[in-house]
Amino acid sequence: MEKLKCLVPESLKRRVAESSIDHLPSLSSSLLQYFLSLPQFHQLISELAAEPSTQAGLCAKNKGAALELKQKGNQCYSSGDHSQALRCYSQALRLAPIDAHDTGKNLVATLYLNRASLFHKMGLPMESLRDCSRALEISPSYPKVWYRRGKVNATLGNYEDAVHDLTVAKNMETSIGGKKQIASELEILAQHHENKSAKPVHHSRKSVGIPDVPQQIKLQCVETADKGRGMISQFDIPEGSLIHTEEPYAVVILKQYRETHCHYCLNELPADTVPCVSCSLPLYCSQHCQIKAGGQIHVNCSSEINIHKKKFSCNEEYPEITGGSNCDPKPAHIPEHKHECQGVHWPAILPSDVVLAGRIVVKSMEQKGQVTDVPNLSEFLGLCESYSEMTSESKLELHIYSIVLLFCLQRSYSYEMSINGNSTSQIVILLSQIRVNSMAIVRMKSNDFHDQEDWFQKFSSGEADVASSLEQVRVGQALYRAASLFNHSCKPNIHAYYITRSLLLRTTEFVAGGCPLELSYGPQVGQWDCKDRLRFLEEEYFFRCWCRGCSKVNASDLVISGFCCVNPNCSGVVLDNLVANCEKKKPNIPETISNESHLQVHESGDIDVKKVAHISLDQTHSSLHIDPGYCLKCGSYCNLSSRSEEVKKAWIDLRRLQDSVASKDMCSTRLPDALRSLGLLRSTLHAYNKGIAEAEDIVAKAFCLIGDFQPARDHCKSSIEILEMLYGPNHIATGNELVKLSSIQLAMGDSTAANNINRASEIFCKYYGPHAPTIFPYLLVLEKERCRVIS
Ligand SMILES: C[S@@+](CC[C@H](N)C(=O)[O-])C[C@H]1O[C@@H](n2cnc3c(N)ncnc32)[C@H](O)[C@@H]1O
Repeated sequence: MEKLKCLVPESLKRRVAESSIDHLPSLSSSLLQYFLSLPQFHQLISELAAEPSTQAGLCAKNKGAALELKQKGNQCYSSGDHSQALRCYSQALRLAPIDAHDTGKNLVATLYLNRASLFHKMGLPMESLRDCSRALEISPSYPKVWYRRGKVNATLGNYEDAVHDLTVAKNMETSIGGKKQIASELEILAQHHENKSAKPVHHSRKSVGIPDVPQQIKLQCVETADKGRGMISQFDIPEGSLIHTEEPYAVVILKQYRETHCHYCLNELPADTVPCVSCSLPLYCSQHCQIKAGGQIHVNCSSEINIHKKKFSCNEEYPEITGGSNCDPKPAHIPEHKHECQGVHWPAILPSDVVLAGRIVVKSMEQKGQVTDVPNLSEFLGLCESYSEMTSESKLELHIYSIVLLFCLQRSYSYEMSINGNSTSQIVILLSQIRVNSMAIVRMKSNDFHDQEDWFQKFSSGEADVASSLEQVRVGQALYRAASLFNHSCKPNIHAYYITRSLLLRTTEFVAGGCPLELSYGPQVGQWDCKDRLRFLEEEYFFRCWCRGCSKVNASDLVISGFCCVNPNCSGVVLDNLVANCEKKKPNIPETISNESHLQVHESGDIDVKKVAHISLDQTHSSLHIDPGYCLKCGSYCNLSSRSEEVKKAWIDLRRLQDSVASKDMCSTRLPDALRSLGLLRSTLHAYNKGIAEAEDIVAKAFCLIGDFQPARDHCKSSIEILEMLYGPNHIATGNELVKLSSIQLAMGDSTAANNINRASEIFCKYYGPHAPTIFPYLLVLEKERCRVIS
């Protein structure tokens, strides 16, 4: 793509740089003409969109490679290298064409059988059972699979199923010896069953739905003076209420999670992954997800398509959003991987947002029942766009990707699709809409402890870490049409989370009727200082934020990266140049913009503003002297450049300690060095500087690792004190730290853990409602341990 960018002549680049949305059709047409004249462009397209029929693509099935992997898997199985055998079988399944045969048997069915036998041997009967059923769906008359499933069902205590499967296996078996052997196994099974009436184990995994107490919450889309459209509630909404749920219009998994998460529901993959039937790229957690995603030659979901023509308009009642219900009562299901399947390269190579755009284009065309013209997407989707605000570089990229994507879609989806200035400009607009409207789907970084009975013992002996169970990672990118209408606030009053692909929005405080409902697009007060938040929002979303966090001086923004006063008796804060300049700009906000008084219910931090900055909020900001290097409270001067140097040096030791904790390899000087550095931070930075909270957290983890829980608890408490000040006491960030603190307390047998567990549970409930234990199964581990320790 970089090559193509360099080839664009300067005159066209200039037109792109100066272009606005109105210039798009003619500009796109000129760029299209130019690229069509370039042999390099045609070369790129033929590489990206290999002919499906030739099966030449990077992601195509490959029988030879699958057979080799099967062979290797069998060898590893025989030599007892089970994990390598599992890798080989799973990879072979990914590559094996569905209709390929090996020694008279369907290759895919054989691979499922081999993997089922391996799972059985590894003590994973549920995985084995599922693989047997998959093999039987492909080859129902495969006696070895019936036999294996019978044995697995016997292991699981599913007596009747076991008898059924073994009987089928016996009837299918051709050799007399084989029949006899199965008959004797059936006899043993019957005797065993008489002696012990085993409890059957359920076949399916526990599925997680989205039940919640339905509430009649009416939301409205309104036009605002400064933020475009936005959502408000018509009536008062209590804290912790579910206000909106929605299925995505389209989703794409991020590249780094392709091997670890299901390409449809984005949950972590189980060991028995299910590949796409027609290409070797996607992996699914189940056949259900595989079928929903499409990519199967035989799948035809057109009858399920539910055309959704409603365009959102402002100031009308928002009929599709009611708490506890889905925004689209009959979500249209259009297989999203189907059109990009069968071995083509482009979905594996193009950036995620471009692949997402491809999915949106195809879905919108199918919904409109047309395969020749790209619909008017800005009208159809009704989303805001950001083209004119983008940098010249980003605009050029958008144009190139739009043209490339259209050619890829034409090759792999519809040869009749017309590609011209109009259609390419539609894709440019779509990509700019995706930029400011798509949402990141997150998952917990690790749920390792989930099934481990001895998890808490591992934590107590320093083998396991709580932090990884509280960290979230972005696994996917999705477009939710209705949720795109919620604006941002750095002090949000709603919170977004995901169950599989479904988005849920919940209030995190009481919201009075008529008030805006706003979530955080990333940065929040307490997380970043104001200048960093503003920069992020301007770069990513192209607006200057005037939310209640960015338009009013607040304690958090003053102290989060502040230094302490040189006067040891003064609790004031000293700001550096960048922070001071940003804070200075906060005063004199026009009433219409800063008027968010309804949102200022829990401004507990404001009391501390007086303490740390010695200002009265009644005063106008023009009387507040914010000068870099001078204490806001007593006016003492301090040399910030030498202090910054000391802080930088201190962080070298703390980062070393952090690395040692991560690698669980602590040399004897690490901790004393880091403790000295923490002392230096405490004497240099303001007491509520976020850096100190981070350092305290690192030190607490290090003490946990060496099993010294008392100092671990004290450092964890110090970290919480700072976070409570920065975010407020009932923020999810405080909840996360409370989980760590109560884990340490339980490891010490300290009964005060109970209060912290209760507090953490209340916070998690506010943010996640009844889904809290689903999203953080660690809460259940804590609860269990609490019952054991404090009984
Ligand atoms: C996901 S959309 C939100 C809905 C949008 N206001 C609309 O009319 O469609 C994101 C865009 O809304 C605007 N926006 C969101 N929050 C804002 C805020 N706090 N202040 C100003 N503009 C905001 C920005 O233009 C941003 O790029």
